[in-house]
Amino acid sequence: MTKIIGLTGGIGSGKTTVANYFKSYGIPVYIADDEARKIMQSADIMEAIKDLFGADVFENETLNREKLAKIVFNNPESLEKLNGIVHPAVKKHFEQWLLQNLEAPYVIYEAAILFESGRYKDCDIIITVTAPIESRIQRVIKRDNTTRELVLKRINAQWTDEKRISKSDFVIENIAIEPTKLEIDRILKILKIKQKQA
Ligand SMILES: CC(C)(COP(=O)(O)OP(=O)(O)OC[C@H]1O[C@@H](n2cnc3c(N)ncnc32)[C@H](O)[C@@H]1O)[C@@H](O)C(=O)NCCC(=O)NCCS
Ligand SMILES: Nc1ncnc2c1ncn2[C@@H]1O[C@H](COP(=O)(O)OP(=O)(O)OP(=O)(O)O)[C@@H](O)[C@H]1O
Repeated sequence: MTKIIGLTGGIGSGKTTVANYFKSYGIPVYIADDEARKIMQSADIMEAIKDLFGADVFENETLNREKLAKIVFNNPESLEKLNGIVHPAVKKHFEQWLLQNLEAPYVIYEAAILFESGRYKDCDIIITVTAPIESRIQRVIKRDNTTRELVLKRINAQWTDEKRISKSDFVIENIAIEPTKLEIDRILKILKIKQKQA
């Protein structure tokens, strides 16, 4: 039976970088952020967002994610409501995706809010990626051309590393990329993943 590896970590810790390295071993990877972005373009989700947050968060029928982010990351209740719309749809989509990957011994489900959303309960193994907060902030500012304040707002909406680590099977400290790859190789060995999966 296919085992689900939950891969999590705070914003900017390097989850996607780590996920891509696992993928290079042929392990199927589901990136929840990316899939959620696509799912949020469906008519029913857009309608539900419009009902909750008003037409102002749309421009020419396209969701203005920056505007919505400003609302939800400044108001935990609004974030909870948005999560309530998006998370069940992502869960359903992942379950469909999983059905198409049942031949793989392992798949990876990558999500920043694996614990917060409760999805960790579906995982057989949990890996948390960590990095010092300041590195994470600087990485995201550089990657997204955003501000320190906005990154901190997202960090504040997420669990702390301590909490994540306490519920994880493995922790990857992603400071420099080469030691990170060695750590992933070590985990692959423990999980007995030596060869490319089908
Ligand atoms: C508020 C939104 C529109 C902002 O979009 P934006 O393109 O700026 O960010 P993106 O979705 O790419 O997320 C970037 C990072 O923000 C953080 N983040 C995103 N959603 C959440 C959340 N619900 N709680 C805490 N942190 C979050 C994560 O670290 C994530 O990796 C978007 O994040 C959203 O719809 N979030 C709620 C749904 C969700 O949880 N999606 C994530 C995976 S299911
Ligand atoms: N060890 C590292 N050293 C320097 N830069 C890194 C390292 N790991 C990742 N990065 C860079 O930091 C940025 C954030 O990494 P990545 O996108 O993998 O993080 P993430 O945890 O998936 O973030 P998010 O939660 O926002 O999705 C990227 O631009 C990535 O190239």
